[in-house]
Amino acid sequence: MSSFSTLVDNLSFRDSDRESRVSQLSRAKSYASTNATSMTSISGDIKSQLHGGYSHPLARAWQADRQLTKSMLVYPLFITDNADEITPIPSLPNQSRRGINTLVPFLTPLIQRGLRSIILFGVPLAPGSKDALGTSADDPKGPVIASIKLLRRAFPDLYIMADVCLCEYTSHGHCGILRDDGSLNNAMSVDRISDVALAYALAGAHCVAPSDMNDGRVRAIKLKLIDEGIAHKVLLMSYSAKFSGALYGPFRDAAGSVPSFGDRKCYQLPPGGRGLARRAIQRDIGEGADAIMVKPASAYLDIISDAKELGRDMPIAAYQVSGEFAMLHAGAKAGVFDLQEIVMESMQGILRAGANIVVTYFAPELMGWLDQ
Ligand SMILES: NCc1[nH]cc(CCC(=O)O)c1CC(=O)O
Ligand SMILES: [Zn+2]
Ligand SMILES: [Zn+2]
Repeated sequence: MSSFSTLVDNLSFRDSDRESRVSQLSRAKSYASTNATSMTSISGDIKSQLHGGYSHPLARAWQADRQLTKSMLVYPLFITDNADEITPIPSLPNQSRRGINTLVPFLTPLIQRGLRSIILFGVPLAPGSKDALGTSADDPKGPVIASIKLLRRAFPDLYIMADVCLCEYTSHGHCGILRDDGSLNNAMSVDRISDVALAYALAGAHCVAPSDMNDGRVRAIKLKLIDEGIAHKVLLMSYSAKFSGALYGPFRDAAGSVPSFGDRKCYQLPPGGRGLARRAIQRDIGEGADAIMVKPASAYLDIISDAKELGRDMPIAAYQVSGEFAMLHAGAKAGVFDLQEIVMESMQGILRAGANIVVTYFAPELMGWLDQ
């Protein structure tokens, strides 16, 4: 390392730099002679010397505005309607779909190691559990509502988020109720989505997070929470800037939510749509969101930083999605990089962009790494 920095220092003495360097040196010398009588000489350019500021590991840690902490992490869980099931998800290394009976033993050691929050996704598998209206989404005996109730009792300090969408429950796999032409019926979808959100909140979810992208659902959910008298104890987190793209494949595998026709491009945002994302974020703030989510994370750091700017007075969440998780695992497995190093680097990027909350399948590993 020292031979490398010597090389860099030497390279900076090229002809083009020499003139300004000489004048800086003479300024530095005259500064030294007039202001610091005990100093006999100063060699080198004062302002060019950065390495001393981060030569020690602790000093390197101080360079970050904020450090990743366990309380920033939210761990996604896929809950099936098959109570004893644990089925590994092939495209999501180390992640499984689990039945309600497996949750407490699974979560107990994670919570002991510092896990503070989870987000629940329901995965109904029973034949006949999906229909055009996503009726099973708020089934009181369904996996999400039953899990919320169980986990509130089993882990009083665990913060429970519920993802709110219909795609896991509709026969067509889209995130709302459809018209005959296959497009979303926004009004019906918003009415249904807000009912589902209310049901999760009444079951005890601390946070409801609509990921469906129907227009106006934040306002509709907020109004129903207010009407029910529980708006003061439920956080409404909007997936405001959720982009359509190639990074959700493993999730759709896990949740069985691949659309049976078409795609989600008419409701999820186009990847180039920074302005559209800003409008969606501002709209959702205006509709009463308490927190804003950006998803995916790594390819959308500019959007996270826009969200922090537009929503500077509220928490900003970033969802490191299934495709990002699978990609980092695949790269590490192929020997491209070390898993811990690349995950910590991606977390630094997400924090630098402005996120306060990170939803990530790496939460269990991160708690171990943060303890080191
Ligand atoms: N409402 C659907 C939903 N809820 C969460 C995710 C993605 C999460 C991930 O990829 O990890 C998706 C994506 C989608 O299928 O559009
Ligand atoms: Zn959906
Ligand atoms: Zn969803």
